[in-house]
Amino acid sequence: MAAAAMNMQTQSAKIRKDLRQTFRNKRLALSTAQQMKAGKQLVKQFQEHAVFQNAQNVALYLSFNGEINTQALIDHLWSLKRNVFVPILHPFCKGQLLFQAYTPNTKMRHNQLGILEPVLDVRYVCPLENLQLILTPLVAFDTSGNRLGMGGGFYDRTLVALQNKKHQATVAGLAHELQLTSTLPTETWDIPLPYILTSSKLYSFS
Ligand SMILES: Nc1nc2c(c(=O)[nH]1)N(C=O)[C@@H](CNc1ccc(C(=O)N[C@@H](CCC(=O)O)C(=O)O)cc1)CN2
Ligand SMILES: Nc1ncnc2c1ncn2[C@@H]1O[C@H](COP(=O)(O)OP(=O)(O)OP(=O)(O)O)[C@@H](O)[C@H]1O
Repeated sequence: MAAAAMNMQTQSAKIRKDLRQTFRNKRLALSTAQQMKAGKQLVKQFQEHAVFQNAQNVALYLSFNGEINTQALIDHLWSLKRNVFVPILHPFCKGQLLFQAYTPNTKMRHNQLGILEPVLDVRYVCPLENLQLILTPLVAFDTSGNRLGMGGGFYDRTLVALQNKKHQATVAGLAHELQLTSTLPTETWDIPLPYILTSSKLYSFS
């Protein structure tokens, strides 16, 4: 690669790294009470929008590091007898996620990134094409639906794989309102999100 192009790339990586730190700190500054409230309001918002209704198989995630609390939403989906799936780091395909069923009885463990995940049991892994709704975590989002994640590229890879499937799932990011910024720097592999749901509104990008 030419030196100038290399320099551009390292600069962009540094900007993304700094933005990650800034927005991770912002969401970590929320109190437990604020997190609980945001999690409950997220359920209200979820119930208000037609795009989220009727999905039987829903991919969600278990919140950490100040991410908007998803437990109330998971409880809500369980009460409706919907199936909830959460990500597992693929045991040998580095950077890939598997989505496995999550119930109150699922045996859990901490993965190498310190996040709780179900103990792998292939019987309960859901193929991407069987998911009707995928709700993704994010660190920051902008007014065009661009998403900045934790930096592993896990969801970017999932979203690419999804584009190649016949059955199109609805994909939406979940976030606190304070994770919104006007413009994020993007990379060639980034896939913008069509929807982002916060505790106060649904952002629709088309
Ligand atoms: N709740 C949740 N689950 C998720 C994600 C997420 O963003 N949120 N992911 C979305 O992709 C995947 C995990 N991605 C992650 C990427 C980096 C780090 C992280 O903490 N990195 C540390 C260094 C960790 C280490 O190497 O020990 C750091 O940045 O300080 C965590 C998760 C799958 N599961
Ligand atoms: N579709 C893809 N195929 C292969 N590598 C990818 C793909 N998408 C992203 N990557 C790689 O993953 C790394 C991290 O990407 P990026 O910084 O965009 O992660 P992120 O979106 O913040 O994280 P995440 O999606 O896990 O929340 C980059 O080095 C990139 O090259």
